[in-house]
Amino acid sequence: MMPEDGSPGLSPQDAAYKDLQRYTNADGQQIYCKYWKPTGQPRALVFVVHGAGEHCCRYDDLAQVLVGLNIFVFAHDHVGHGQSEGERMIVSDFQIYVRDGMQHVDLVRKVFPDLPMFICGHSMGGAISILMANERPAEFSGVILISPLVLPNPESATSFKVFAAKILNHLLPNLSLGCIDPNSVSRNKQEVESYATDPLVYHGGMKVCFGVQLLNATALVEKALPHFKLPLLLFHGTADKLCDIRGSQLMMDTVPSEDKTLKIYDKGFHALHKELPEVTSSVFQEVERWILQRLEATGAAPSN
Ligand SMILES: O=C1CC[C@@H](CCC(=O)N2CCC(COc3ccc(F)cc3Cl)CC2)N1
Repeated sequence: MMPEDGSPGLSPQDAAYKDLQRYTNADGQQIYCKYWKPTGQPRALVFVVHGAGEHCCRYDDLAQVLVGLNIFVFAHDHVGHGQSEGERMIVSDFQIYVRDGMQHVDLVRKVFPDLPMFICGHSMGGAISILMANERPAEFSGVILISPLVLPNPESATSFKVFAAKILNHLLPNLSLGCIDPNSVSRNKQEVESYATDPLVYHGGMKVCFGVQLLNATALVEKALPHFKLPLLLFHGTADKLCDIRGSQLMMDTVPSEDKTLKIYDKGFHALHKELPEVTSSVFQEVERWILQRLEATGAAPSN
């Protein structure tokens, strides 16, 4: 039954959207937003782009580090994820994630027209970030990628499986390709536990139709790399079983950016921002240092 007053309805967790921070995307779906605001006048903006099956509230720790630098941090849950509308971990076209990302960037730009903006993406969110940066390079001062999805993982996407997925997509699009193993997300057992028990995380299997969209994404990303010129900070773990480290190495070798850095974490798993304390503190330190250096370079007002 459509709500009488056309109110934007309830979130997947039955919260009233009128009480949540949100925007309505081009398909009329409610997109849950999150903002981390510094007390003073912000000196820069960071857009955080989450990965497949997870949600933006998992980025509180990273956001707090950035707020400490007087940076305004913003994020949202992609359609089909977390507190946003849409069938769980399904998207009709990967470009929808990029379109919705640009809509949020434009909304925040209206409030802070002159601040340098960085984008920080993890995993599938890294692919979205690369495609956003390629669509509107002038919008961003730099891109930070934590274990980005650039190349499909060689086990989950052998050429036979890719071929099979494309055929299956027309026959059994909702067939499950299997779940993300929580133990492959991190070596940090608390983080594995919090991921595995997080009600806002999608724990179901990855559908064939979603896998095909991810394959589309990696193809678009590879085409985008030769045109990527923005300052780049890449992180990848050598023990990452979810996104192939060779994707980050390919990006590092291919992008024409003059300012590009790849930090490799030996034995690091996938979510380096939620890894063992020494890894995650190093990642946060590097992010902080890298952004501050580039803010000084652009002459952005020093933090008071
Ligand atoms: O903290 C966290 C919790 C979750 C995780 C992020 C997860 C994420 O975004 N991934 C990892 C899995 C990866 C699978 O890839 C494919 C699968 C089938 C296929 F047919 C083609 C591809 Cl490419 C896509 C990207 N990080």
